[in-house]
Amino acid sequence: MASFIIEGGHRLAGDIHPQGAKNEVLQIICATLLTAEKVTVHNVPNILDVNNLIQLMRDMGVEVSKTGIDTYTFQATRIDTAYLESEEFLKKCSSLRGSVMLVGPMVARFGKAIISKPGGDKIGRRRLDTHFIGIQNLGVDFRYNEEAGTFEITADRLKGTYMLLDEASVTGTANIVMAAVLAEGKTTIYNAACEPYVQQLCRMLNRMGAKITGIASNLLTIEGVKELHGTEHTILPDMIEVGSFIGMAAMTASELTIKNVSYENLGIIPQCFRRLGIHLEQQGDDIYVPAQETYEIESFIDGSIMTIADAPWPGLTPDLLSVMLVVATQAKGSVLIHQKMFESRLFFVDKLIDMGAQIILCDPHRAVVIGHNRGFRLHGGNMTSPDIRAGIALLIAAMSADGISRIHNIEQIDRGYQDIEGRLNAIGARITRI
Ligand SMILES: CC(=O)N[C@H]1[C@@H](OP(=O)(O)OP(=O)(O)OC[C@H]2O[C@@H](n3ccc(=O)[nH]c3=O)[C@H](O)[C@@H]2O)O[C@H](CO)[C@@H](O)[C@@H]1O
Ligand SMILES: C=C(OP(=O)(O)O)C(=O)O
Repeated sequence: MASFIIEGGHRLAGDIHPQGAKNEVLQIICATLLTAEKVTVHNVPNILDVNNLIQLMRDMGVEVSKTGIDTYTFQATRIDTAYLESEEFLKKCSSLRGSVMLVGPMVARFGKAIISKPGGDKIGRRRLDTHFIGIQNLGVDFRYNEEAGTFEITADRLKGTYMLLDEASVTGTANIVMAAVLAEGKTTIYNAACEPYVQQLCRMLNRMGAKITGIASNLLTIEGVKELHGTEHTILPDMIEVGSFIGMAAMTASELTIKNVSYENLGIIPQCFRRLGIHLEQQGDDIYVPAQETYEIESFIDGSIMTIADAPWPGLTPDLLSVMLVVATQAKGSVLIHQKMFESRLFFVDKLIDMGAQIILCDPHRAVVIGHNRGFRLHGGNMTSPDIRAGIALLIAAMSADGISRIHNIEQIDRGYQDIEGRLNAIGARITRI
């Protein structure tokens, strides 16, 4: 397990470029299985989760070439079906949340899929009912093999239908869409997730010959087609990274320009940081954050204490609440952070409390942060990163703290943030990997 040693208290200055979006690229790579032709993907981030999925694709028999610094081509002419039953494949699936999205394309194109319980962050229960019930609606035979811990899905043919999802699951919607594009007839998915990740997937599928309407809404209609062909696709900037950098700038009182953020795809994110009192300006497609000695959390119009809560898109993504919570510790005023989706994502506040933050963890979903307007600074700590977003939040805390901090288990951060210490050190941070 690698660690970061962080010397806190240094201001950052300059420009930073967000990487391609982790949660989009995982969908896009899986979708390349839907055609025998070549698919070229640009702006692929060099992060652990993506590299693991690319390796998994290679192992499955997909021809993968790296043709540019962040460009890959994928060609799934055929798949090694025997490999899909091997222990090695199942083990690799279980280390990666994104592997669950192999099911939709595999069953649509090859009539068969088998995966083990996918990995990803341990942030509470992460059920897959939406995925499997949705794909079952299209006429597949679904079995959970309790002994082997595997999900086995087979289908002679898929048939379009109407379905109302029990929740707007992001990867669940992607999976069902990828199965439905090659089903016979019309599929209607109501209560579909509509994050930019899903929108981008649908747009790419349409360029491959799929017929999807309702993109960006929660009602998707898909007219099945017989086959799809190759295309090119560019991954959007990672909105979670953009938000992480906004939080980092505020917390370290730094002047930072976040370049080429694709502002129109950030939804409510800038607005939520503004509610924490952070000034940020849209400059073309960049976000400029001025150095701020102080920022004050707004109250609601009736004077009551601010709540920041997650909600399915276009609500606030749950993946930024850990960062917002950390940022609030140095603000003036108080805020209730309400993480509605995940049950175990707020436990990392114990580490912030050890560093001197004033936080009351009310229950697994809610924490009240009492900002002390930089009245006293956080002090360095020794901590372990429990999940990807707590990891980046702890890194931000350490960068603003007095003294030296150590963060262990930084593989959690590497899952989603490309060369984070290299990029942050280039603008003034002092982070060493050991
Ligand atoms: C690889 C990937 O893309 N991961 C993202 C994806 O995970 P993933 O697709 O696994 O997450 P889901 O959208 O399925 O749901 C996440 C959690 O929220 C709950 N839930 C979901 C929808 C809803 O309307 N109400 C509700 O409570 C679910 O029960 C689940 O516990 O979406 C999550 C929610 O944005 C993000 O945190 C993850 O970073
Ligand atoms: C929870 C996340 O990732 P995953 O779904 O891959 O665990 C995340 O990106 O914040």
